[in-house]
Amino acid sequence: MTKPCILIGAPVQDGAGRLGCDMGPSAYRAAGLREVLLDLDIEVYDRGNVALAPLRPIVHPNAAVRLLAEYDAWTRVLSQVAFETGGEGFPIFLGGDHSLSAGTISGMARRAAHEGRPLFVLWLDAHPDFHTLETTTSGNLHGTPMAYVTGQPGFMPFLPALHATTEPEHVCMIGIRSVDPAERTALRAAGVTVHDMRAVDEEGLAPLLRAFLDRVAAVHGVLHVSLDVDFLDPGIAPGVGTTVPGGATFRETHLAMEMLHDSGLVRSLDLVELNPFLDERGRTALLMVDLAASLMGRRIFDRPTRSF
Ligand SMILES: NC(=[NH2+])NCCC[C@H](N)C(=O)O
Ligand SMILES: [Mn+2]
Ligand SMILES: [Mn+2]
Repeated sequence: MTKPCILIGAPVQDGAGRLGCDMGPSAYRAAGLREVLLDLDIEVYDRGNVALAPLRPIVHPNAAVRLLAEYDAWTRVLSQVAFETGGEGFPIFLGGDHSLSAGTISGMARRAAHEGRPLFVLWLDAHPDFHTLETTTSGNLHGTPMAYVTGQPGFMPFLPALHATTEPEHVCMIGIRSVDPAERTALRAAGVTVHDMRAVDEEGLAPLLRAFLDRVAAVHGVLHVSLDVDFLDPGIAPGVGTTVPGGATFRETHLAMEMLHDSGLVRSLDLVELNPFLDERGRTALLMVDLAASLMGRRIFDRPTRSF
């Protein structure tokens, strides 16, 4: 990995149902993210935290929707930051709740389009976050970013127009185990690849991921990875507001990160939904930092000597 790594704090908490994700970027810094990357001989630039753009008043007919003006403003600023930093190095977005991915993915899609390459997204999450502004019943907008970036209906004119839409066929979701009825219907209709936890149990995470990486490589695509803390089992990652039992294990997730590194296809990463207020002495933050290290090239042995 020769590209410099650019750390961007995205202290977004307006999309989540409870407060605390705004402390995520600080927790990753305290957990030593910069230092583990430097240990891997990666150049690291910490750009600090992104500030919220000015709000424009927005009203939506779905009365459940909360903090839409904030969502719009974060999406605008993060999309621009992703587009720019995606051209300079490997951005790691330190969340912040998952609504931030509306900005990071739309910005990376614009960056990829600029380079004439298709963007693919690997979505590691217990949830598909595929609600539209009309279908959300919780009104928590961290449940909507994937629908927005893939161009599902009803986001205009409430959110920024997309420079480039991410093809639903270029999205692979793994770890899914909490889906609302409207999301189920919309995911199927859109043609998103969804590997739920049953698929992970029956087929194994590595073969599912390998098949997706082969698809990305076959068309010379670039890959954005969005890692939600609740992808992991709550037993190892308690620092999140939306825990769902039966998540991915420590080894499964490290293996996925190692495979992603070896693929050479990944060019940007979201670390989302960490809520340090709910964490236990930083253990979730530390685990996420270790996973990021695996994705950026930390390994136990070089491959030819991994067993001897
Ligand atoms: N990024 C997340 N943690 N999303 C959880 C969303 C949960 C639920 N589907 C909702 O819309 O409220
Ligand atoms: Mn999520
Ligand atoms: Mn989730």
